Amino acid sequence: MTDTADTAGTADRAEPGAGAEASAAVDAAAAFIELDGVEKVFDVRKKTGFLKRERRRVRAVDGLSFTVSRGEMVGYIGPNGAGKSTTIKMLTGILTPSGGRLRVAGIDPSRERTRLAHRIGVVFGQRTTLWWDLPLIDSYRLTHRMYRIPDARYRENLDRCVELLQLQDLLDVPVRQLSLGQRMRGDIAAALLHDPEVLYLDEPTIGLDVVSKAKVRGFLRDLNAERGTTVLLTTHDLQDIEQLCSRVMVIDHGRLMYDGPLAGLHEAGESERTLVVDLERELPPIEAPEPARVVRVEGPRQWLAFPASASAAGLVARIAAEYPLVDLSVREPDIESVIAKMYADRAGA
Ligand SMILES: Nc1ncnc2c1ncn2[C@@H]1O[C@H](COP(=O)(O)OP(=O)(O)OP(=O)(O)O)[C@@H](O)[C@H]1O
Repeated sequence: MTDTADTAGTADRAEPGAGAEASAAVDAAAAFIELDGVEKVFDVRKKTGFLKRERRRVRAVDGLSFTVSRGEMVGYIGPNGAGKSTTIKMLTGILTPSGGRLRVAGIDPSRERTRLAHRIGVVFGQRTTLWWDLPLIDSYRLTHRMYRIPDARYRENLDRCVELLQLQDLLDVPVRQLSLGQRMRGDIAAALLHDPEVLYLDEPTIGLDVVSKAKVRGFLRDLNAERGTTVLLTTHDLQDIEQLCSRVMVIDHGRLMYDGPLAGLHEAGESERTLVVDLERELPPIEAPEPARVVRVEGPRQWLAFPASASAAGLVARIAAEYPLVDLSVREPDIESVIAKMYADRAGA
């Protein structure tokens, strides 16, 4: 595909039930990330016998088109193996697309990877970009040199990140001694020292406790509001999306299946939350008000499913009034089940 302006800013916006063909024009001037029919095919050789090898083609990304405007915070979700990481790797220039057109800030990432590196920040939750054996501050000093960040800007960004991500007491600690949550905050700071215009986050809250998750989410919200940083967020935690993103894209088998608000995804899949209640003793299934229903009973613990769009308050009040309650918790639907329901709905339509 040729690099012409007329293809810029056209996105395939998949609506629930409408298929990925549905498209809507997006303001080309504001488009910061642009994908048009992007493909990535891997050739995989598998040993099938003593001298035999089988060649297989894996279409990890299959004709993906979307745009992200400057300053947007977008969730990028999908089941395992859907093609999310492959997309992010193409957006950073680590992988070259097999076909289609891709631009970030007007730059072709795989051709001008170094130039682009100065404008993007990347955080992979499962891997660190920090130097494992060095104190945290040394990683930042190295980043300062590698990116040739002007001294005043480096100092200002470092001070800001240290304060907002509460890194004061961690700067002299070797990275390998940091907890997962501390290390994640350290990684986010490292990705922001050079003032990137776009931040790709791959599972930034994976394995973090509730307090650390809240800190990371709060920081990202402020970053986006104050600096207008564009954020593309890959996560398996729907609450990350709920709290940070006004828009979510669902990808599966390398294709865009949905692009819109999270509420629309819940509606599309009629997803459910689960109320887990611990009763004083073993009892028959709770007679819950419609549409809530008991889906599992194990001794004194019972699980009730109810629509994700509904409030849990009324249900909890009703059960608390009629049953001897010891404890309760609400579990959010996981992304896999929301997507599975979306498919089931479409198949039945
Ligand atoms: N380097 C590679 N060589 C061969 N196949 C690959 C390679 N990288 C990814 N794949 C395949 O491409 C598909 C998409 O993988 P990708 O890692 O992009 O998925 P993902 O959505 O990020 O999954 P997860 O949520 O599990 O991280 C998978 O079938 C995967 O096995």
